Amino acid sequence: MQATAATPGALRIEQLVKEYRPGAPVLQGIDLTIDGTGLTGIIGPSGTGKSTLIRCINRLVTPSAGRILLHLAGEEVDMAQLHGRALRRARRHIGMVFQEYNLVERLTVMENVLTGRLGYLSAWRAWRRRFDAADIERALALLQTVGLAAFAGQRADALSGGQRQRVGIARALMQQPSVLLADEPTSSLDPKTSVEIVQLLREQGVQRGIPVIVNIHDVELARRYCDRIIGMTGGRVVYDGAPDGLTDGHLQTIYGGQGWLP
Ligand SMILES: Nc1ncnc2c1ncn2[C@@H]1O[C@H](COP(=O)(O)OP(=O)(O)OP(=O)(O)O)[C@@H](O)[C@H]1O
Repeated sequence: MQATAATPGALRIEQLVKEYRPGAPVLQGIDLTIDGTGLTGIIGPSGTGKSTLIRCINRLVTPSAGRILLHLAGEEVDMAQLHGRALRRARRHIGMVFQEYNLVERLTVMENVLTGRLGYLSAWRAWRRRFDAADIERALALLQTVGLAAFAGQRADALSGGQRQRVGIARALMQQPSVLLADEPTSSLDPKTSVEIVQLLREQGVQRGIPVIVNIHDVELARRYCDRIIGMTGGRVVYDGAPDGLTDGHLQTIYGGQGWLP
């Protein structure tokens, strides 16, 4: 992974804590630096705080304590401290891909991709959904990139899960993000489609020179395609390193037990 201090999307998390209920922290003081263009996979058992961590980064969840320092559009911001307009402005630069796609089902594929630009429009233009020609051209190019150019005019509800996730990725890329987050993007997909989606996320990160951070349940998929793996358990990071350094011993620490290991 390349590492320069001012890479777009370079992320430094310091002592991040999240409590949904007072006295019961889900994230217990996470320290993490993610830089460069590689694919970082976060693995760990259900309920260990992987989604909470991803959602703190783009502030879908408000942290209880700590700092989330992100290089966005030439400046460093602490996502944990932003509010109102500054938060909305920072969020434009953070692309997010969801497990259940979060598409607007009755809109076309093209319209769904264009919604990735809404954060850049004035309230009036956003309300009227008035996109300019450059946005439309960019959306078409992105549909080509994700292999869905022929589906531009179809309604989202006519697509398969894999196609929906490609639309979700094109929508996130439409933001021209400095960092791309994906919260279990393959959990609802078959194994072949899952590989294609993870490869697409990785390629796009490399081409755009931005970090891609993905929560993933499939350890083998993470091992094959991620450049770095972060293993979490009980709201803490217990492994942080290369995929080929992840041993059965680490997996026992992360998931507990060993009967499930092949
Ligand atoms: N909005 C919320 N309010 C209260 N508790 C929550 C909320 N969101 C998550 N939690 C709790 O926080 C803990 C961590 O959840 P989180 O979804 O971050 O884990 P996860 O590792 O992503 O799990 P999974 O892999 O099953 O998605 C869980 O105990 C969950 O019940």
